[in-house]
Amino acid sequence: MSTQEQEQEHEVDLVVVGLGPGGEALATGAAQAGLDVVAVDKHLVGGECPYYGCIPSKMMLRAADGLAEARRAGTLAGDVEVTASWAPVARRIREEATDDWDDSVAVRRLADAGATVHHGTARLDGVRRVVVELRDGSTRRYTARRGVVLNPGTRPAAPPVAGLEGTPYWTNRDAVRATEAPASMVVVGGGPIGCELAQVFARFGTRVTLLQHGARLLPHDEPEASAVLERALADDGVRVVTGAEPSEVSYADGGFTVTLGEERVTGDRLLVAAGRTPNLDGLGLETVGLDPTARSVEVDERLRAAEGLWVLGDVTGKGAYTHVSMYQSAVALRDVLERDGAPASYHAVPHVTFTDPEVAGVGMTEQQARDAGLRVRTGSTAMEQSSRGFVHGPGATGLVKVVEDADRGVLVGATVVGPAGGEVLGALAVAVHAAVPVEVLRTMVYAYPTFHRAIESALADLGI
Ligand SMILES: Cc1cc2nc3c(=O)[nH]c(=O)nc-3n(C[C@H](O)[C@H](O)[C@H](O)COP(=O)(O)OP(=O)(O)OC[C@H]3O[C@@H](n4cnc5c(N)ncnc54)[C@H](O)[C@@H]3O)c2cc1C
Ligand SMILES: NC(=O)c1ccc[n+]([C@@H]2O[C@H](COP(=O)([O-])OP(=O)(O)OC[C@H]3O[C@@H](n4cnc5c(N)ncnc54)[C@H](O)[C@@H]3O)[C@@H](O)[C@H]2O)c1
Repeated sequence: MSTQEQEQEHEVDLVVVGLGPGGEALATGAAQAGLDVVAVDKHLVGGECPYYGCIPSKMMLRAADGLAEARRAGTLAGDVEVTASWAPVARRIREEATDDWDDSVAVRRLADAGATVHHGTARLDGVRRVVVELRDGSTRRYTARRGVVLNPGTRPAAPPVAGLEGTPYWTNRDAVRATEAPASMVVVGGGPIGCELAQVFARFGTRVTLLQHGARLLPHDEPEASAVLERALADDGVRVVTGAEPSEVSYADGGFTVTLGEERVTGDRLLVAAGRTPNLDGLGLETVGLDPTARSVEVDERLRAAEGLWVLGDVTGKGAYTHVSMYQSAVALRDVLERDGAPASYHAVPHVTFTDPEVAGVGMTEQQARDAGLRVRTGSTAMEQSSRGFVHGPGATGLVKVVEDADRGVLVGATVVGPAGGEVLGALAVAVHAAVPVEVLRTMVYAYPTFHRAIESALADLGI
């Protein structure tokens, strides 16, 4: 070890590596509780969600929904002329959401809470030990008396398609920085990112082809939900190709060509949204006895992964969502501070894909419940058949589906597809989380004519 590194050796209470939503919140809470905290991020404090993920993509969707609603107003309320412009979207993302991808405000907030904040790349160097390579090229070594928290997140995965590497393809990180909507785009991947962004650009006039590997979009949701979304995207002009096996990508004269069997699909832009790679490489996991090549780190119900080590967020494999990262952060913070509290439980994790219609789910799908060996009953209803769906008219497509553990008489899962589907899901998330008996749910009064009243019809469809 050089003399300079020796001089930079420090003892603190806690080191937080990776400041995604969970890491940032935990570092803030621990510092406010009086611990001596060092918080390190190699890029932007706050992580993927505020700068490249949830927030900019939801701003894009809000704008795209505005266009769609204006076009629907033409059917409902007379003639409306809509001229789409990307400029306000780009401005809002740059100025309001990301501060031009500058995290100074977040750094100051964390420092004001009492933490020492570093921009640098950190790795474990044994139990309770961390090495940080700072941006100025210097190195600091920390020993953490309480321990270390890892919240390193994921990066866009590059699927093994010949020719892809080396082309200027987009990931979500480029799409949210777009300064205009391209004339045409090929999207690889029909998960939440691919579906949300395909709809956004299509509504801004981009000719979009969406290529999805498997049999359906959003394969982790109910098949009925995938079918509704596929129709909705088609109505927006998206060409959805399922069962797609892109074999080659080439880029020439400002355009991409994707080979799909005998067919060549072209686009001015290629957006790759084909899953994520966990940032577990180069983290020194092997120095504490963990496997750096694993897809996720196994954690217990207090987010402990090894002696003096807590791990949070997408890399725990409990749901790659900001709300999971934040939820885990609160559980782990209590453990770090040696306070009592409920252990982590994942039986009622909700998720929402913010397409129009929104696709929202909580708990198990029907198939997952059957695979778990439960005696399953399901009930469903079409949103269009509800009074509110009828009144709403254009854009009211969707469904509510409930999955019951018939032996216990409680819901173990539910799906809502429809306008504000994520909001309607709230009631069902309570039901699954608290295991409210179906008989009790049936005695509730559901306001007329709301979208959530469709829950009553889905419960009725379960049978007696
Ligand atoms: C386009 C898109 C849309 C999304 N929309 C939603 C949504 O609507 N709702 C939702 O709930 N979720 C959404 N997500 C997912 C959400 O962004 C993530 O689940 C969320 O950011 C939580 O991730 P995380 O806590 O694991 O860490 P991340 O947010 O990934 O942050 C990890 C941080 O660790 C840092 N880091 C990594 N390695 C090191 C290291 N060695 N040293 C120092 N720092 C390091 C990184 O720089 C990064 O800042 C979306 C994601 C994308 C890409
Ligand atoms: N609204 C939200 O909550 C939201 C929005 C966006 C992302 N996210 C989170 O981010 C995670 C990552 O999103 P994502 O959409 O990139 O990943 P994903 O893994 O959920 O979906 C990627 C899809 O791409 C397909 N695919 C993979 N390789 C392919 C190929 N070569 N050709 C065609 N299709 C291919 C897969 O079949 C898969 O369905 C999500 O799982 C989710 O947890 C959440």
